[in-house]
Amino acid sequence: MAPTRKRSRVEQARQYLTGGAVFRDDSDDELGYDDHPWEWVYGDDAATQMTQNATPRKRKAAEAAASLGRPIVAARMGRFVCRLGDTVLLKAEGSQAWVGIICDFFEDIEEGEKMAKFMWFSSEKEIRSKSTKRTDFLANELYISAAFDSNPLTTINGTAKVMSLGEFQKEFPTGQPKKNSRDYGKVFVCRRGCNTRTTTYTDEFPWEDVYTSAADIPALQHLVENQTKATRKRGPRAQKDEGDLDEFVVPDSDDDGIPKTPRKRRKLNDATTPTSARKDLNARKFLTPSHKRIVVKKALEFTPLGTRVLSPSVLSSPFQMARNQLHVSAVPAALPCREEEFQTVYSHLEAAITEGTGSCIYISGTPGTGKTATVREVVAQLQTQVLAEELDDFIFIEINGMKVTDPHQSYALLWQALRGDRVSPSHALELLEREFSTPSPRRVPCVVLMDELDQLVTKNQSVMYNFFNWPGLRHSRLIVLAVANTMDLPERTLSNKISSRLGLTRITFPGYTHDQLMLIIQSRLEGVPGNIVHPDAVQFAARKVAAVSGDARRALDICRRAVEIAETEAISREDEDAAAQPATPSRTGRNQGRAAGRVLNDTGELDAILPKRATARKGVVMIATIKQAINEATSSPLQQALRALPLASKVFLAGLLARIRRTGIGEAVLGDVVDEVRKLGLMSELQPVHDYLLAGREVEKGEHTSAVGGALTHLAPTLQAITPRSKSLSVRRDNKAARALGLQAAAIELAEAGIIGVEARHGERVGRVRLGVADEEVRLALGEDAEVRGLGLAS
Ligand SMILES: Nc1ncnc2c1ncn2[C@@H]1O[C@H](COP(=O)(O)OP(=O)(O)OP(=O)(O)O)[C@@H](O)[C@H]1O
Repeated sequence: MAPTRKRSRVEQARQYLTGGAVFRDDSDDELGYDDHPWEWVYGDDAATQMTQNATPRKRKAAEAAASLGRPIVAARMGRFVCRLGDTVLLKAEGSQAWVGIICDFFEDIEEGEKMAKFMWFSSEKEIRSKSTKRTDFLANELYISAAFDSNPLTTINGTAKVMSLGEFQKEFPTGQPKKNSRDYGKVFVCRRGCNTRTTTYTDEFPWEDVYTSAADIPALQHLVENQTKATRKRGPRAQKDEGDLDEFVVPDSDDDGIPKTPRKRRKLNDATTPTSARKDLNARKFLTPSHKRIVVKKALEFTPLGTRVLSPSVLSSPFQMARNQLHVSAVPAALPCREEEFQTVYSHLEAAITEGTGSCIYISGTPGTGKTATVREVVAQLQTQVLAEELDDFIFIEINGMKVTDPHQSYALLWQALRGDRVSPSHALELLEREFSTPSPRRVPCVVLMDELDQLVTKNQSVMYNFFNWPGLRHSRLIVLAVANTMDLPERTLSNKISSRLGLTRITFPGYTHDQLMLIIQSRLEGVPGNIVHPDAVQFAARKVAAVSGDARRALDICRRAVEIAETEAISREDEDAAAQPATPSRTGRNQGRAAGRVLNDTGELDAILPKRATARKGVVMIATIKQAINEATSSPLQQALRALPLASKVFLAGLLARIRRTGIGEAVLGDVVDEVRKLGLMSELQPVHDYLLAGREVEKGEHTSAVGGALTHLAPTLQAITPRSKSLSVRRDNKAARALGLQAAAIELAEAGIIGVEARHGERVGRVRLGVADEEVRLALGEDAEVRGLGLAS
């Protein structure tokens, strides 16, 4: 939306600086109050065309002749003319304005808009670094920057006067133009250039010495660039410092006996979350998968004295360490097997931030394939680069579809991240629309991670559309990382036409193979003393998971549970030993060891609990331990309940999962689930399913079988509660079919058990169903169930 040019009379001449832009209400009638179209003024005919008295016809003819290969030297709107090299005010959101020098005029063919390229001035407000910015700024001082940007001519709001402090004082001895003068609110002092991102300034200069006309622009740019520090250029000092840095390298050691897949030496990154990345900068060394070094200065260190302080990790038991490191909420030091994906996301984001452009990356992949972990890691590393002053600052916000109660809340969250204000979702939407469609040349880029996107889509597609669309708007500088489980969610929900117009960059995360899962588990176990997880056990767990889903979360969960089992065994074995030898002096030591974790001998190896009898191997995770952990996972109360479901409920779940997989949306209309069940039934070769569906069809035709009919009569009142109020034909038909197949009864039973949620929203005609448990749980329980095998429940 181009800014409107009409201003109310209430906006009376005021000027001050705010939020980086000059805040001014101008009473000025320089552009007039009528919206004339902008016209080009060409080279040689400029004089003719600018003649105020020339008739529109004459002007048009002159323009047509001039347009044949002649350069545009000025633009006119009604009586207002601005030329190349002029300093102008640009209207931004609200009453703000930016000041820039016109460097070029051109036509944006795609948008059909007349445009100008500007070299920007920055105000003091725009300089974010509080610690290094100058404090001697004047109320109307601007700094010339080497930043350029293009905007439509419609955003030009008048001329600005820029001068040196000396000239300003000469011309306005009272310190500002008179309130009723034409210059009021339009005169600025410029005595330095500045790079607002690095907060570095040029030496002081008299403005008139460095700039008089368009011909001076290249030299002025050169001056600013030369005398200020560019963000991405590393000075000799930074390179020197790099030599002093420590490197943390994960040794490829084999001392724990676990054979490891050979891999490159990799520097450890101890970044945890993006926030902690900001705090914990000391002695860090980062290396991106492309082997780009990210350098942060090392903190001063004191020479250690004679006392040796044990870190808590040394004191805690190996089991404890293994459990912690295998926990899915632990942030791993590295993400093996995701180097390529990391690199793609990293370079995309880095380029978008540096160039100040918007961008949208659509990341899809089945659960547990490291999508979220990879994106967070990329952002953490980019934030470290910002702190090292090697990358422009950016705002980061995470919006999780599972965590917002209403998708529209995403608007409010985004606005809050951008501006810090809490507003209602509808107000936020308005503000965002305006923000992204009006110029604000140096807006800090904003990176949004939209996780669990599938959940944001279910209720209102406009949310997803907006978040995909905004990055493409000229002024948004919005970088959206949309993460979902389904590959073609945009096409399914937004139509092919819209989604292809959006030009999303797509990255797909494939499920992990068993080799990759092994590597992931091993990397999580790095640094855990004692061989408490046998290599065969790691391989077995990896194979089991890879055969079903390639889900790292699942592999880690199984291994963690196995470590817990082994730990319990180790403790009970200790107790047995202790009971067998009540008088041995070492007993106290062992008990103490148990209290403090485990006993470590002088060399730091696990002493008390490592199996001494090769046969028992208690206290070590073996294949049998993994089997036990898997069994436990599959014999949880939920798993048992799922397996004990009646056939109708199992078939219903198969239909629901099929529907969810087909649409990529986490919920489905009851009638659609019925359709899926029918399709599955047709394809199924299982006799029970055939019989079941046959019985249902007979009921549909009116030939009530006693079992289904009886159940329906019994459940009628409950059915009323969850079925739509509408009497529309199709809905009635769907419900009839659902009832006939016994699926509504199944739905009620499942809803009562909390396995699904059923909802008939106010004002909506159809009942909606969604899974109340993880779909993985359903697949795990029913994937190999003889009654419904082949109905697509296996992963
Ligand atoms: N390559 C890897 N190396 C180490 N840990 C990994 C790797 N990939 C995934 N993980 C771990 O697996 C767990 C799940 O990963 P993550 O949340 O990134 O998956 P996701 O693809 O976003 O899943 P979902 O779609 O369910 O959100 C996390 O604990 C993560 O640290």
